[in-house]
Amino acid sequence: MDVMRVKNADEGGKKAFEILKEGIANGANTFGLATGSTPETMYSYMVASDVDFSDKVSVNLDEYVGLDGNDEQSYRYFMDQHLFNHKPFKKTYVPNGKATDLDAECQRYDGVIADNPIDIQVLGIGQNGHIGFNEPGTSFDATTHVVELTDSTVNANKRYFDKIEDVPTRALTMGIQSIMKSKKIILMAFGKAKADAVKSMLEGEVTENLPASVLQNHGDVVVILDEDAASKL
Ligand SMILES: N[C@@H]1[C@@H](O)[C@H](O)[C@@H](COP(=O)(O)O)O[C@@H]1O
Repeated sequence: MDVMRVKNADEGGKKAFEILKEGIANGANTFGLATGSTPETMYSYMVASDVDFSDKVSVNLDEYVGLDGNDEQSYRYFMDQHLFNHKPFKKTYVPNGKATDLDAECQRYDGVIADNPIDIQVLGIGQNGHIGFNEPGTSFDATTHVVELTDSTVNANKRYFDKIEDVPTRALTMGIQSIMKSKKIILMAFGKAKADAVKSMLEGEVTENLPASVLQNHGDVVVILDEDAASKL
């Protein structure tokens, strides 16, 4: 994995955006996108740029079960607010958290991914090493599935909600197998809370107990770290 150290999240977002631009110049058309605070600076650079995404496609990683796309805590809403309302794409896909048949929704989303092979996948990382919402213990062969979120993840994400009881405990997520099929992957991590997960991802064994460690098996990964996230390497 190619590790890039930056001063802060702003510089990291700028670097990630430059890699996206280079990808577009080389024909990248479909982008796997992530939510969370980590990619926010990259989205700001995308929005502020003159790059036209109106012929591009995005396929998001995950969505909370039970939240409608108009719900301010949903990942669809996050993406609309941070990116799509400002930079229209040809087509944007996010799993449907309100689907009545969740198994059917997982299958539908696998079809979306198969029809739209991802050129560049953007990832953050959870404090427990999760990618998307693939929690520790998830099979590396997993495709889109429903997950029960761990206490660690619910706790980390509660800052977006009024109270912890409001944080959904289930989510739909793209599986690790699909993430690994992306041609190129950019993973960003900022802040001290990510330092342990980053160390295990880069220096630990490849194990389903630390989902991001699977990226050691991918041939084209750029990891962008600020000083705090890189502090334990
Ligand atoms: N499903 C998302 C992940 O895609 C994200 O990487 C993680 C870290 O979030 P943050 O970037 O806010 O630290 O949070 C959530 O669990």
